[in-house]
Amino acid sequence: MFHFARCSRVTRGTVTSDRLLNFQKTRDFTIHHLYRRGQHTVPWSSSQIPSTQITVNIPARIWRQAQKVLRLASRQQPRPPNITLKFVLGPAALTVTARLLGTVAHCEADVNNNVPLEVQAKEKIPEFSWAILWEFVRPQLLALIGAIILAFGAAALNIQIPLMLGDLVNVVARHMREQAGHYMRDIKAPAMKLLGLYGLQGLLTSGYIILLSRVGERVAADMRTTLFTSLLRQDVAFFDANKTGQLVNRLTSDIQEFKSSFKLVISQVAKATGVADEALGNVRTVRAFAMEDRELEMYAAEVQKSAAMNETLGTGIAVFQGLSNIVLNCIVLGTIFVGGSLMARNDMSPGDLMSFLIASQTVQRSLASISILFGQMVRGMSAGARVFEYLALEPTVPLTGGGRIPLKSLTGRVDFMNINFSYPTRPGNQILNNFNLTLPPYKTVAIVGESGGGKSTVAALLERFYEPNSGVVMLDGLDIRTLDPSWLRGHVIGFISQEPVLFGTSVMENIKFGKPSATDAEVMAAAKQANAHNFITGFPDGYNTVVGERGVTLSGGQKQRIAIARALIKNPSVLILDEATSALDAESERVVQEALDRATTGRTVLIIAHRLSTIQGADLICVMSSGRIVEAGTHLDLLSKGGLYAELIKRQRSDGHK
Ligand SMILES: Nc1ncnc2c1ncn2[C@@H]1O[C@H](COP(=O)(O)OP(=O)(O)OP(=O)(O)O)[C@@H](O)[C@H]1O
Repeated sequence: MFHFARCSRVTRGTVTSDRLLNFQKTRDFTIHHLYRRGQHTVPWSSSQIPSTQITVNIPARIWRQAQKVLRLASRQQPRPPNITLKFVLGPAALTVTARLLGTVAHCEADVNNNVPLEVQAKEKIPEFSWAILWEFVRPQLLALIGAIILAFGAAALNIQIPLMLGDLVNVVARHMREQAGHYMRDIKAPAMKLLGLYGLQGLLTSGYIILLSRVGERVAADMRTTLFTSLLRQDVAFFDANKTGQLVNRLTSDIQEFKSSFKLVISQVAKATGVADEALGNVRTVRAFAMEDRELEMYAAEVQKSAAMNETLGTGIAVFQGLSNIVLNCIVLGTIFVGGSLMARNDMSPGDLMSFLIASQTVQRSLASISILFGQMVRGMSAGARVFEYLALEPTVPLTGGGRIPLKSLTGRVDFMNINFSYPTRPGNQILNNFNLTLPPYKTVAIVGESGGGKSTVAALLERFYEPNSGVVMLDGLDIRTLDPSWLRGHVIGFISQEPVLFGTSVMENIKFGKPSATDAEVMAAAKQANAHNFITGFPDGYNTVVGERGVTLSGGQKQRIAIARALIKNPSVLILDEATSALDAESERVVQEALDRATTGRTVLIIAHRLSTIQGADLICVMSSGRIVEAGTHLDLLSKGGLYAELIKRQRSDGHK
């Protein structure tokens, strides 16, 4: 069972997919999907960092700043004005803009690359929210501004470097032409200046990358934690509607999938990951049904779809780069062609021509990277949008908040009053229909009825996993909607399901999950009560035995008894047993039943029963049909009535004889 203390404990712990899987499983009664997804840590790429709204005006600012710098530069080194405009200002401004755009695009890519991608549960495409991004970036604002200033400085130096190179070439050309003067003396000053510029440019570049890296990592880490917290808070109905594998994908993501894909491509690839997840996570089921071929077909289909999308994307980028290469090479050719004629007329020095050539090469490099950066930006924003979509989701049932009844005075009486209910994922299918039931304090009430009739749903409503469409569930006469859900789940209700799910840690940790503050002695006492102490101490590592993924190394009966200990350690006033022994063989059932009999004394107990033989001693047996209770009484009462219960008993006996 889930309550807030556990939530924070899980959040503080290692964020693994296991946690989310078990979380869903322990919260949910009807588990449709069991997935397993390995955790991938997404390596950070130095050039990928979050951006903020600040960046929106950056190209304009950079353009203005570039003009200022160029004006200054041209004042220091007077050149023919037309040529400066044609050959320096344009390429330089383009370079700076491209670099800044590049930084912006990389920024966004990082925030989102570090955050997992996934399959869209619905076809709806979530929108990117700058406001939410801003919340994450704000604490890193200082570092981000520092990074932008340094990046801008590096870009400004990039404009200066071709000009300095031109000066250098001019010195060389003059010496070649005039064969006079002292070469080393003449070349030393511009060469040293250039060396200084190179050094400074390198420093600024590493400075902004370090800062951006810090911002990116911290923003991504915050986003992951916040997303995980947000997922844990969601209604159970949310987990009904979204595959666990897909949710885990949002948390973990594979950077390779990210690297080469746009929005649509991402979700296609993630779909394939989802299929693989499902198949590998449920390998026993797949094997048992000999469904390997079908799983393979599904996986191959998803992979091929994603490959086709990637190919389209690759073609787009290739065409763009090819065309921009042709254009830019033509610019180089034009520069030499026009520059040559200007040189012939002595309107231009060889150094100037060199500067222009280098400047245009820089532009070429920047433009070539823009197409890739654009892809990253779109991809980053779409992934960010998917993460933000969940961050903005508010659960209808909060985890905490509301009143508590002092445990000393709590009797554990439960009333379901006029409940109508249909699951949020299937609103048209009414499960409970004007349902009324009272669980008297300290009594054991069993619900029986046809499979799929809504018995487990009654328990889910008591746990507040779902809200009734109408009607009220009361605890000790108080509407449970006014009570603190974390207190209700953590201290009042114990739930033992047919197929208990354990976490992949030690036996001790698993039992303590019921009460994180429990001492080792309390754990052992609960295990003894649950008939589990003997087999646990029989393991070489005793209570420190690690139970394997979802408790796979234990037998069904052992798992069940650890789950009983986990429920008992919180000393719940109300205990729900959802067909707790139906999956066990006769011997296991006997020891588990013994534990359960001990566990139920002194509590209000709701048994959701399939096999009528196990509930004959219940204080009250209620028969469910068409979403309501149609018969109630003791075993003997109901038998003598000769109604639905008697019919069910007869049917089960005759099934047993077949
Ligand atoms: N999470 C869910 N989302 C949508 N429908 C659900 C969900 N869980 C159960 N249902 C549907 O609600 C109905 C009642 O299910 P429920 O599990 O309460 O029946 P049950 O009486 O406990 O059945 P069984 O004895 O087989 O366990 C079924 O038709 C089931 O398909």
